[in-house]
Amino acid sequence: MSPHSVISSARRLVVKVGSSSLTGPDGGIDHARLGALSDALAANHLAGTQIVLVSSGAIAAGIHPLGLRARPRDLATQQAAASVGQGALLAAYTHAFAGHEITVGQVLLTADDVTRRTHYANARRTLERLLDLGVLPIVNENDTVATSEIRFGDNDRLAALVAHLIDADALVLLSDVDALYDGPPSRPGAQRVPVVRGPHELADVEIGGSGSKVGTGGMATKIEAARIATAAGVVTSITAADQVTRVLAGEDVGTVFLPIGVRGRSRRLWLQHATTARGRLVVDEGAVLALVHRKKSLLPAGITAVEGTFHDGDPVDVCGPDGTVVARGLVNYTSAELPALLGRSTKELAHDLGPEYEREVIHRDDLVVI
Ligand SMILES: Nc1ncnc2c1ncn2[C@@H]1O[C@H](COP(=O)(O)OP(=O)(O)O)[C@@H](O)[C@H]1O
Ligand SMILES: N[C@@H](CCC(=O)OP(=O)(O)O)C(=O)O
Repeated sequence: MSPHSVISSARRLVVKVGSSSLTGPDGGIDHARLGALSDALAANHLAGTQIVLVSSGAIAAGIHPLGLRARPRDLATQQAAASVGQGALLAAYTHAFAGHEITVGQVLLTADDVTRRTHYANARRTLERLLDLGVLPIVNENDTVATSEIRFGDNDRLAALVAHLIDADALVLLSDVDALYDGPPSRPGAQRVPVVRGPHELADVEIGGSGSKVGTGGMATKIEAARIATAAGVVTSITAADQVTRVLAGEDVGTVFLPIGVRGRSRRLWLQHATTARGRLVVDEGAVLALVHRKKSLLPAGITAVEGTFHDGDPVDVCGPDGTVVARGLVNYTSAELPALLGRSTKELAHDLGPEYEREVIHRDDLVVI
């Protein structure tokens, strides 16, 4: 089966569209382009493909209504713009899809939340249920509440993780450029890269930032998203929003990234790619072996130092004695509690301090080896 036909025969698809494809250069929703995208997705949805749309554009869509001149740079104004713009964006999609008698549902995710065990299962269940009900879910980051620390800020990566979360067959990243080029597309002679079979094929590709005033990550975040998705076994395509009908029909447009890993569901992918470590736990060689080779939980006995300020449930990095990061996980103690526990066995701690101190510092299920 050709990589393009994997997309046309997909049973379940995640399609991500960037701000530059939905809004004008100075902000404000471009209803003609949003309508054209919705028409194309509606046709596939009605033909039986389950589609989750990850749509950027909330901040850009808030620029006009707030009377701003350009995309705001400070977090508070970005959040205000997203608050206004997300409503406008969903209203526009609701209207556009209603023309095809398709109901849409809004799903606003905070990446940090989704990495927690209960929230992860909940987000997955919600999306599954929406798809079962024939709804077309429209996902964005919950920009209005995400603080700079927990902010994802990058819907390309969010889309890759959503594709993994719902076990999608393919991920399609739509932008204002029709493919990955071997250099900035504005450069004369830049050539389209039709297929990428693995990261080695990107060695000579020059990857630049955003070409628009409203886009955020440029090609770099799309390549990173393709890397995450293909490592999780999901075929990924990058093309322009006005090529959506052709890419969904399996035509040779854009750039297709072939899967290099196996499919499977794991919250660990989110832990690795959607969290920012709030602190570091330095561990001894024995603990490194236990975590990396014996797939054990992290216990207080192997920890030699605690760095940073964090609460229980926060993501932290685990470093070996030489400072190399070996794992990331969600910690079960605060940074204030931990120093008193280091080097002590869990039995001894439970005996001296109470049974709640028998818990691991990081449970195996909340740990990803890097
Ligand atoms: N090698 C490359 N191939 C294609 N596009 C590139 C490359 N390097 C940088 N770009 C830029 O990346 C932009 C797409 O990213 P971005 O503006 O963030 O879009 P979006 O808002 O759709 O996420 C393109 O418009 C292009 O100018
Ligand atoms: N969540 C933000 C978009 C973040 C983002 O990745 O933007 P883009 O590069 O346009 O896909 C918003 O809705 O404005």
